[in-house]
Amino acid sequence: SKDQICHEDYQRTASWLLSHTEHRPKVAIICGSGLGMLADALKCQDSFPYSDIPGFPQSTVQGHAGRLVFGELKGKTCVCMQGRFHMYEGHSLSKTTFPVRVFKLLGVETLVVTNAAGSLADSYQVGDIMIIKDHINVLGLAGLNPLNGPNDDKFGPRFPPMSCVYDKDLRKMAFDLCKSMGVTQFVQEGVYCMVGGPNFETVAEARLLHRLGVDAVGMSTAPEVVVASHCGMRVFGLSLITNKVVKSYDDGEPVNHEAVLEVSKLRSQTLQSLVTELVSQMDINNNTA
Ligand SMILES: Nc1nc2ncn(CCNC(CO)CO)c2c(=O)[nH]1
Repeated sequence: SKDQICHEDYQRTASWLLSHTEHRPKVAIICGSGLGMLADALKCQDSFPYSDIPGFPQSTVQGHAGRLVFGELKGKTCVCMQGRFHMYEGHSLSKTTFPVRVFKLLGVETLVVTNAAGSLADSYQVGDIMIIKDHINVLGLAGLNPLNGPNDDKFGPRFPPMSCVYDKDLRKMAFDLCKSMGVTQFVQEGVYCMVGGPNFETVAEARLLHRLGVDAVGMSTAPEVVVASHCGMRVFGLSLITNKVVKSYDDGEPVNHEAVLEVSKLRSQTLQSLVTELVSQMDINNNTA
């Protein structure tokens, strides 16, 4: 069917990119809402609006620029998505995760995924950075999975394991970095849950997720991580806590997207330093942390 993406589609986009930049990235970074400034740290940039890239979907969300930026972070070649795709924009899940497989064809071995999220854990504060330890993919549990359909054996197995996705060594490295940066007072490690959106959760839904042990909730990330893990990439993820999820019926004012973007500015420097240092410490070649 028209939205069934075939291997040639990924190859066509990868070939276009390989012929438009000399950069050969080993690390891909996906910037979440308002976190596009991570791309500004890249040196010797080659950047392309998504609209120029054949086969790329278009970004439609405020705070998601819609540019693919190649460059160097402390000597490590990276490709950075300034703006990601969400299912709630109307993209199929295979479209939202299309860039991940293209990155694989470019030679990327590690995916760093970031997002803005609401916190359910009571101890979390707005402005915290949560290192993602694991995720609950509510959509996947209900059968909405980017891997649905015929398996592309060139990328990975029909039934991929998903029990050790968020690389332990990278999480430890990130935590040690936070210690050396003196920012552990607002660094957490927890479970991220992806819901479909675009509405924010009801109080009953928030309470359900809290009961399920979810620490932070968002509308992205899980599909990209499933596809990255399927094709053998190492994955590191972090959530910027932009608001506390409303869990009671007599709570303050409801959450809004503008407030989400506001908080991103608060932590942009710390996030940029953390991701930059983490990438520079990764031993890219033989895939060891
Ligand atoms: N309660 C709640 N708070 C949140 N803050 C950020 N996000 C991530 C979703 N971000 C959307 C809207 O800002 C844009 O992709 C959420 C969420 O999904 N739920």
